[in-house]
Order: sequence, then C-alpha cells, then structure tokens
Amino acid sequence: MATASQSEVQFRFVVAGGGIAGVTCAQQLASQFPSLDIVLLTAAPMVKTVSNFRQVSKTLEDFEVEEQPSSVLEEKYPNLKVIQSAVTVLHAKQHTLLTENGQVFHYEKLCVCTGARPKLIIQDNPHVLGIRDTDSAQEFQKRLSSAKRIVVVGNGGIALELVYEVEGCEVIWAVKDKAIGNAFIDAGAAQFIIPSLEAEKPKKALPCKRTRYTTDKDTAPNTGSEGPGSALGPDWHESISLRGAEQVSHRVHVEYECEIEKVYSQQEFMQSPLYTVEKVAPHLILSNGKTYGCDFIVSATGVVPNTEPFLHGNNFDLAEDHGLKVDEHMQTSEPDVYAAGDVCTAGWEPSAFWQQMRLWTQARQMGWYAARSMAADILGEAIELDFCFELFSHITKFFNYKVVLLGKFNAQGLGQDHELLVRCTKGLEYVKVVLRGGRMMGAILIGETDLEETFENLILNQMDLSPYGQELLNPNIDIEDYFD
Ligand SMILES: Cc1cc2nc3c(=O)[nH]c(=O)nc-3n(C[C@H](O)[C@H](O)[C@H](O)COP(=O)(O)OP(=O)(O)OC[C@H]3O[C@@H](n4cnc5c(N)ncnc54)[C@H](O)[C@@H]3O)c2cc1C
Ligand SMILES: NC(=O)C1=CN([C@@H]2O[C@H](COP(=O)(O)OP(=O)(O)OC[C@H]3O[C@@H](n4cnc5c(N)ncnc54)[C@H](OP(=O)(O)O)[C@@H]3O)[C@@H](O)[C@H]2O)C=CC1
Repeated sequence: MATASQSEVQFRFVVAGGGIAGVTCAQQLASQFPSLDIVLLTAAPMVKTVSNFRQVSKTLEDFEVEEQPSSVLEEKYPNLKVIQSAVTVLHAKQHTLLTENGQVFHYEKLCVCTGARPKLIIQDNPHVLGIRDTDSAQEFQKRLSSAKRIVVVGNGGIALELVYEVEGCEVIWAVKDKAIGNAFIDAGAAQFIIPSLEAEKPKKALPCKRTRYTTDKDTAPNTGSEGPGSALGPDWHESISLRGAEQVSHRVHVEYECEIEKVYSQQEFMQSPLYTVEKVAPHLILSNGKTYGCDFIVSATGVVPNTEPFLHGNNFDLAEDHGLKVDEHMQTSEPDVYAAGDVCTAGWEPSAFWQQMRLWTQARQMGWYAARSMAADILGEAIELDFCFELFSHITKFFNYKVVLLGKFNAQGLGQDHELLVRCTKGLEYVKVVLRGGRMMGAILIGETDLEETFENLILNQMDLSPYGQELLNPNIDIEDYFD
C-alpha cells in the first residue's frame, strides 16, 4: 500500500460491501495475496461471514452464516482492513473511490458487492414495510407485536417464510398468481404445501440440513450512524419472535390473482366514500375490488440492486433488473471493476441448467469467483467459468418442509418443449422432474426424498432416461442403486 496523503490511499484490491459476496471476495484475495493489503469498504458496522462450509454434493452447499463485528475478520486476516464508510462516488476512469468520511481510495482492481434493497410496491409510505437487514426485521417485529391484521404482498421467498412463521395475527396474503410461491415452486408443489398453513404448527421445528444464520449484534461497535446492513438469510426469523397481538396461532387468508391498487392512510380512508364507522385502520384496495383494513403492509416484492453510488459519470452496462451486468469473469463494462452477489446480473451465456437467483449461495460463489478472476487478471493467468455455475441448486425450507431446487426446476426457458413426471404423497413428499427429449433438465424435491444427489448427477450427465418412463419415480425402486 502506498499512502498518497492522509485522506488518499492506494490499494491493489478494494472490495465494496460487507455482505456474503464482499466478505468472501475479500477473504479469498487476502489469502491468495498474503503480502498485500486488501481493503473492504462497507456501509454497516457488522459483516457477514461464512463458517462450517461443507460441499454436500457436486453443487449443493451447506454452511452457517454469522453477522459479526469487522474486527473478527481483521483478526483472522491480518492483511485485510475493513473500513466502515459507504462509497459515495466512483470515478472508474481514474480508478478512484470516494467514501462518506471523505477518504479517496485508488484501486487497481475493484469488486462492487453492495447488495440490493427491497423493491417496495409504494416508496416512502409509513404503512408499507420491506424486510432486508437486521434493523428492518426488528422494526417489523416491533410493529407486529401490537398488530391484529397485516397484509403481505408478494409471492416469493420472504412471503413464503412470513405467512408461515407469523402467529397471533391475521395475515391477508395478496399474490398476483394463481398459486402461492411462484418464485420458487410450481402450482403442484403449492398445492402440496398449502395444507400446512391451516394445520397446527409443530411445536418444535424439524432439524433442517441447510444454511443457518446467527447474529451477534451485542458485540457490534456502536458507531452512531449505521448504513444499510447486509441481507438477512436462512432462519433469520428463528432468533426473533414473530407474534402479533391476538390469541391465534395461524390465520392466513390468500387472495389470489390480485395486486394492490391503492393504500389509504387512516385519515384518507375516513374521508373516502368507502368509510364506515367500524373501519378506521389504514386500508388498501386490491385489484379484485376487495378492501382490507390492516395495521401495516409488508411488501415482499423482490429487490433492486444497490448501484447508485457507482453510476454517475461512469459507463456501466445495466441489465433490465438494474443490476451491474457482468461477463463470465464477473467483470463489469468498466475496466478493472468487477461485481458479485445481489448487485450484479449475470450477463454471460449461462449453462443449460443454471439461472441467477439472488440467493446467499450465489452471493458466496460469485464473491469467491470474482476474487479468483481479479487475481488471475493481475497474474496474467487464464481462468474458466467455475463449475458452480454449471447447475443451479438451492436447499431451503418452506412451511417446515425441506425444499431442494435443481436446474430448470420450473422449466424456465423451455417453453412447451418439456414433459413433467410427478410423484406426491400427501404430507410426506413432492417430487417433480422436468425432462426434455428424455433427459433431465431440473427437479423440485420437497420433503426428505434423498434424491438430490442422484438427480444432480442425472442432470449433469444428461443420460437418456426415456427407457425408464414413469419408472423413474417408482417409489419401490431404489433409484440411487439403479443409476450407480
Ligand atoms: C429476509 C430475507 C431472507 C433471505 N433468506 C434467504 C435464504 O433462506 N436462502 C438464501 O440463499 N438467500 C436468502 N436471502 C437472500 C440472501 O440473503 C442474499 O441474496 C445475499 O445475502 C446477498 O448477499 P450480498 O453480499 O450480495 O448483499 P448484502 O448481503 O445485501 O450485502 C451488501 C453489503 O453492502 C454494503 N453496502 C451497501 N451500500 C454500500 C455502499 N455504498 N458502500 C459500501 N458498502 C455498501 C451493506 O452494508 C452490506 O454490507 C434472504 C434475504 C432476505 C432479505
Ligand atoms: N428461502 C429462501 O431461499 C429465501 C430467499 N429470499 C431471497 O431474498 C430476496 C428477497 O425476497 P422477496 O422479496 O420475497 O423476493 P422474490 O424475488 O423471492 O419474490 C418476489 C415476489 O413478488 C412478486 N412481485 C413483484 N412485484 C410485485 C408487485 N408489484 N405486486 C405483487 N407482487 C409482486 C414477484 O412476482 P414475479 O416473480 O412474477 O415478478 C415474486 O413472486 C430474493 O432474492 C429471494 O430470493 C428471501 C427469503 C427466503
């Protein structure tokens, strides 16, 4: 590191963002270049670290994630310096960054890992909440504790988790599709899991083989101003109470095929023609014409990449979803600027069985691979797209069922050119296989099916499965032995 002046410093590698993508990238660079100082700039006092990483199969991963003070990271990597100050400006041509505290950083290679923020149905409305980081989860918990009815809008990961976890409060779940959970599962799987919403919840959660999440906010340095934190992740709701003000367990009502048309504040509603004396809470109107009073609305409607500080005066290619477009080396359209995790959008020609989803596993993989690409560039080495981008795989838990998604699990991009095989035992398991030309393209596995490794292999090796027909899902055949 060469110091130019007190507020101007130069580093070969700078990483922006202390979430999974940024921390993984910085750790990888720090281990590969022990004699260089690496700097990690981040907006929040806490960083996310991966621990107990385990490769479960060729592409499935298991790890724990901890939210920790940055000093923990610096102790482990003496050549890694974490600076809590948000990037405010990037001059890509000059290879400089400006941070909130007035420092200027010159870099040789930069990796942008600033994550994303909730894409709310209505911005700056006090009745509409998004959930992203520890602070927003705590705000949600606080408001829920006195709530009798909330509305959840959206049909993806957060909505699926909330409607199942919230107790002591009526939940109106507004989805714009014909079935629940469209961002992760298909209509058949939705039908399989939905009875769990009506059933009594098991007292003790079943053990789940997947990533776990812990946070240690008590040990965080108190810096006064806290920027946007890193995204929450698996099991975030297990450490906080998601209980409303009523004596009910589950009470979820799903409104299908509708969107939010208008949200009235209490005041506006009282002046509207819809007002009757009994209805005084903030209100919303759905596109199906129904109105609901509620304590507040959770907008679980996806995310927008945090790109703002990097755009002005630069020439970044942005994807349709506003992510920084990256090539197969995680490089953006600006020289020497890489990006990884939720902030970026994969711009390379993907493998036939992979697609980007803004998930923890992909943030880790992209952060790691971006670091490898930055290093290869400095060392003048060639590098090929990592194997982890060969096959999409995700393990999670919805409605207390283990859920494994592989490849083109929802026949994404296959049009009509595919067939489906399904096996379902009510309350126990749901197995769906997507085939094209007799070869497996993807699968959804719900419950303890133990099929993930075999199906992963069948997708990767593209074996012709047409001779097996329906037998492929015959529960009396030990498929693992069959294809060994
Ligand atoms: C409620 C919830 C539940 C989830 N559950 C799961 C799950 O079960 N499984 C799963 O795989 N994924 C899950 N996800 C998604 C997963 O958490 C994210 O995909 C992943 O954490 C993204 O990591 P990231 O490092 O790209 O971004 P983030 O974690 O958002 O980190 C971004 C970092 O950048 C910093 N930053 C922002 N702006 C600046 C700036 N200008 N300058 C410097 N630093 C900046 C922030 O402080 C933060 O440290 C969940 C997300 C949410 C919100
Ligand atoms: N267990 C897991 O793996 C979890 C993962 N996550 C991740 O965290 C991030 C945030 O989660 P989440 O917010 O649930 O995002 P998701 O992307 O998972 O889901 C967003 C949902 O909202 C719908 N939607 C978008 N705009 C509107 C609108 N205006 N009105 C009604 N519905 C709308 C989307 O439909 P459409 O797709 O048709 O646009 C989609 O169903 C995601 O990256 C998600 O993958 C979160 C929780 C759990």
